[in-house]
Amino acid sequence: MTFLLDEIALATARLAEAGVPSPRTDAEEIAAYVHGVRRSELHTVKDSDFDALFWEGVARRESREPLQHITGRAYFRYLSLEVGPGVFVPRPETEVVAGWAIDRLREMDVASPVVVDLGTGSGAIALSIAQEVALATVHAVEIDPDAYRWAKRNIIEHGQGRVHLHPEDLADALPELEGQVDLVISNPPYIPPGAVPRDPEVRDYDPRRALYGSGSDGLDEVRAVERTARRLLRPGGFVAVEHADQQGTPVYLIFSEENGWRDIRSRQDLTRRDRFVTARFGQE
Ligand SMILES: C[S@@+](CC[C@H](N)C(=O)[O-])C[C@H]1O[C@@H](n2cnc3c(N)ncnc32)[C@H](O)[C@@H]1O
Repeated sequence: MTFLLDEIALATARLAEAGVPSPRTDAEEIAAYVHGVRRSELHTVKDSDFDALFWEGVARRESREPLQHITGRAYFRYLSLEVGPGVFVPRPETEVVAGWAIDRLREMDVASPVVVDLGTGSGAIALSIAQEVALATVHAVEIDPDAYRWAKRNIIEHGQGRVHLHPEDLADALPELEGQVDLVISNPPYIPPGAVPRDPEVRDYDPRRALYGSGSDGLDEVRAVERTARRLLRPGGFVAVEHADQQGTPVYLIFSEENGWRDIRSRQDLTRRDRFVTARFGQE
């Protein structure tokens, strides 16, 4: 055990040197992964049989490959999802957006709410809603074939038969559900084309289609989400759309009263930065 602790300390120093933001946590996560235990169970590991595998994982993390690609898992709310190359790694800030939607769905006087997740990626939002809102039916839309395959795997594992995946463009998705949906949620691509993310984990590993929005401000997909939500929601239905912290005002302005929106609100993440806009459509 002392041996493993020494290895973790050495790996932590190497990861810190490479600029990895949470070097100790990541070294422990890699050790836990190669030994097939949880991080909190590392003290039960008695030997270091998986040395080569451990150092291979550390080297990959040193080159700033995302931890989640190395372990093949990402945690989102109460879920452990399969992720890897070709799919966006779900983020903590999106957990707050999903949480807002889950709270609204639980308050709603609707026995079996119908929900749409536009640009589902790994399926993180759609699957959390299905897990946390009993009887909800969720339609998850994803245009990218690689992301679609990851979503499908996660939906088979966690979807409880209540998450339906559609290989469609969010701009014209689900015509069969027009006017029938209780809540539309989306974390679409929104980074403006010229703004290159600083973190190598994002810049070099997240799929471009998941990151970069269309149009000079990167907000064409948010505009498409607004139009699709207007088409799909029943009167009184809710929308929630995530955006970058600098985009609070422009995204707020995309949802106008002239187009039937009310209760339009800019909302913040746990660090109090503008992160998502919510609104209700029409009168119940
Ligand atoms: C930022 S990622 C979010 C993934 C997931 N919802 C999450 O929060 O982790 C955006 C997702 O939207 C998908 N996407 C981009 N443009 C799309 C479009 N026009 N129609 C459907 N999906 C789209 C991307 O492939 C990607 O999976």
